[in-house]
Amino acid sequence: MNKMLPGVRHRTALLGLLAIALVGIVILAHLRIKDNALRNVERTLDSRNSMTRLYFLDKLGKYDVLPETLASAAAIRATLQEPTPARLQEANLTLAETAASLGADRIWVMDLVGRVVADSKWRSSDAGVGKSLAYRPYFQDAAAGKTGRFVGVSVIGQTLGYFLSRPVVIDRAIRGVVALQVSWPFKDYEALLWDDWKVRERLALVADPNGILLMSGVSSWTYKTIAPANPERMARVRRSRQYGDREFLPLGMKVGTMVAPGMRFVQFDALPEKTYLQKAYDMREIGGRVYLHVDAEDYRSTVNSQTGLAALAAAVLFLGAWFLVERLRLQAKLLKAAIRDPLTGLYTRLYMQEWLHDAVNAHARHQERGFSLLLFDIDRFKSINDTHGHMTGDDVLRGVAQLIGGCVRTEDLAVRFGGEEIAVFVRIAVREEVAILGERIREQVAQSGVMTARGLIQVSVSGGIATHAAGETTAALFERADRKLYEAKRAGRNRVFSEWD
Ligand SMILES: Nc1nc2c(ncn2[C@@H]2O[C@H](COP(=O)(O)OP(=O)(O)OP(=O)(O)O)[C@@H](O)[C@H]2O)c(=O)[nH]1
Repeated sequence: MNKMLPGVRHRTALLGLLAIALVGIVILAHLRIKDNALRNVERTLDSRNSMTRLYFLDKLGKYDVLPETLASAAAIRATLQEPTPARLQEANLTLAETAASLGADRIWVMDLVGRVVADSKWRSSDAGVGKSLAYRPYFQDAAAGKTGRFVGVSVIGQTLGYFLSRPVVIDRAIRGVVALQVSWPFKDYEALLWDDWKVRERLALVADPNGILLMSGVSSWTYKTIAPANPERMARVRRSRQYGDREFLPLGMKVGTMVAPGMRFVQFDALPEKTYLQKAYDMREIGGRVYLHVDAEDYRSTVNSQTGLAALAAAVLFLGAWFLVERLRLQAKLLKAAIRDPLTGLYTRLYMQEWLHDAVNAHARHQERGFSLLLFDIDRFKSINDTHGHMTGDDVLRGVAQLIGGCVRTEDLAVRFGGEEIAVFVRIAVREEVAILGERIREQVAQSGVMTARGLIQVSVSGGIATHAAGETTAALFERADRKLYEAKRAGRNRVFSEWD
């Protein structure tokens, strides 16, 4: 009946464990939420990167085979072999026609030392013929037999563009380089970045492989470096005069924690109110790097609100568990009050009825499950109350109850039956044995007395014993035991009578 009691006694420990477990779960949930939110951010950035890549592929793809085609054009090969004025003129015309029909800024041919020999803009004021571009990476790539791809600022026209180059091979030897520059897709893309800049939630920066910014939503950032630049590399860039006399200062970007491979928090001095999540992508199509950003606020608020929800769910769970434990505790308390007498600690009549119900049924089914009732009553208890007061009477009652309770085994039952009456049920059906037990209890009480606040008080009990007959009602059993108790009182008290005496 009181099985719940031990668990409830440990309720504080249980709730503590639950709280620790819930805190652990919330922390795990938080990490998971962060992970998911980061993956979402990364997906967004990756898809924007794919769009950027597609944009440039679409705009620049059509130029891909052009240098190769020009490298095999008779006019250009002839010029490189023997640059007569007529051949140069023809080469210039071929380049100008091709550039005009395909929307290229400029197409030109260089000899093996990087000097421009023919130029689609041969007629204009910024014609490049005679200039040496040997230090330009696209020249060096093509002179080494590769395709040169490069994004940067043209030395001749000072415009940002895409440079594409191929070697001109004559009789298995490289004899020169054909290169072209296209700028218009960059102007269009820059317009898109400016739209982004107005929104400010997402920011894209385009840099060359040295980390020098070529395009962004903030025009003052152009030609600044993304990070404090490597001095050696910057010296090389300056020597090459790839960007004229421009200074390369860092744009003022604070780098925060790395949250995933390639992704980190950053903050720009020019935008102090915002923190961004940044991911960098190599953009081989344009030979540079693209840095994409999203406002970290969205990510943070998603993580915070979802973690908040998880914490709320955990708190609700904890409160639910707390209420449940409190209810169980209350139930256990009520149960204890219902089955244990508060003064003596003996079982109550309520519990006795349940015990008797089981015992009577068991005896009806099994002959060997007999039991007996020993009914005790404190002798002259009224006079103890009258002489020493009710409180001392209570002490005596408690003391006698303890003495009697101490004489029976745990499978037996000691019950406070009435005011100062105590009923003891024992699983003994052998008359002599019950009589011995009854006598032992009487003797124990009479000999020890009870220690109270008023000193040791001598006390005695009288008892009546009846052994249960299978099928007999409990009322009949009590009546028989009570009759014997009455006889014991009449016979002078401090004695225990059985039916067979
Ligand atoms: N102190 C105290 N007294 C109680 C309690 N319950 C019953 N009593 C008292 O116990 C006394 C019982 O008195 P009686 O039934 O007259 O019998 P007795 O004085 O014990 O005399 P005999 O039984 O004839 O030996 C009454 O005065 C009750 O008030 C209790 O819980 N505490």
